[in-house]
Amino acid sequence: MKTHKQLTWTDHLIDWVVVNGGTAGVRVGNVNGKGLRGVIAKKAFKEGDTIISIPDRLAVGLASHEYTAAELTFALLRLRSVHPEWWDFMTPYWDSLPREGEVLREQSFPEELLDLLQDDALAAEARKEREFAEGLYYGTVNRGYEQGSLAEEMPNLNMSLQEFKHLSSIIGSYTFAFPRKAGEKSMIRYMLPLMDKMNHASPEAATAYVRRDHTNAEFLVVAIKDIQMGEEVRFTYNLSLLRNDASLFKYGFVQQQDPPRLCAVDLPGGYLGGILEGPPWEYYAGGRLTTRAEQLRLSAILAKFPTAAEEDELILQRQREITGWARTFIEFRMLRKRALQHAIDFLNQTLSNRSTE
Ligand SMILES: C[S@@+](CC[C@H](N)C(=O)[O-])C[C@H]1O[C@@H](n2cnc3c(N)ncnc32)[C@H](O)[C@@H]1O
Repeated sequence: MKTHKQLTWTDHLIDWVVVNGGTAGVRVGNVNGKGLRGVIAKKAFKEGDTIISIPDRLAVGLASHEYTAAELTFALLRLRSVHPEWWDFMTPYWDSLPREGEVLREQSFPEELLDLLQDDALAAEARKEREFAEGLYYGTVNRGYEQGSLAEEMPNLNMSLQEFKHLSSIIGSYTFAFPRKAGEKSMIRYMLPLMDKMNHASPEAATAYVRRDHTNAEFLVVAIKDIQMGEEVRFTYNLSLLRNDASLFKYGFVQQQDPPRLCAVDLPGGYLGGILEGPPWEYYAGGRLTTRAEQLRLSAILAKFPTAAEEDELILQRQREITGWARTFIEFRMLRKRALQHAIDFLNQTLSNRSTE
């Protein structure tokens, strides 16, 4: 029954995109055995072909890319409050967005999930986002300019804190950054119907990229390799997602990786925003971080966890009733520990090779 219902709204969304001047050589459906939904090619595409086009008039421009998801949510709600007829026109898109409980990112992580991280500092990061979103909703955040609570600013919306946080989670994980005008440096976040149903893939596995065509006033999904009919269309959201803490906090998923990658928080001076430079290549012989001190630093992080990766694996195997988000959080800490162990072993090897040279 569920599949049937999903097909109905996805068909409706695609019809609406096409009627309004877009193109969609895709359908939306399940892409793995675990119920993940994504975008699937309805025909074969050659490298360079346009797979989806979304005209500017269907795009929802929010505000600066620098803003938090909660601030962008305020911007969307202001549009809704001021342009009710536009909001109605966009109904097929709003109907395509995930329901409560289907999306999770840092500002809505509940405490029982944060406990599963086994890391107070990381949990505190998520709480900061959550408290900011709550402060914005209640009008208690000092933002350098006057803004009341959501209820004061937009009394006609009558939105609960839970609904606000849910919408904010969607905006945090279903939006794209593009310049407003050709050649402009500053980036705006956009909600893009249909395009936002595409999943993330590492650069090696991605089949498409997204771009904005200012001349034709549209947003495009373009094939970067030949794509078979029935194949999933995926692009690289951003490179910080090579690290599992970024993918968990920003998008609520983790990736099995080989070799496992150190989380951003475990890099020297690392931060959750994620950076591409640094380990593992600086751990190679002669690298700036091929030091005993670095190996000790990583070992100290690993030693602080109350369970080892192997124990986490056993917990998941034995307690099959651990499902959904809790499973993802335990998988995350397991992958994080594996990545730490891998880096420690790698450093050990590099350092012992060096001492025998
Ligand atoms: C922009 S949406 C993509 C469409 C989404 N799968 C849907 O059905 O609505 C981003 C969300 O999709 C999921 N997602 C994206 N890429 C993923 C991946 N490689 N593995 C697992 N989940 C992924 C995450 O839940 C993420 O927050």
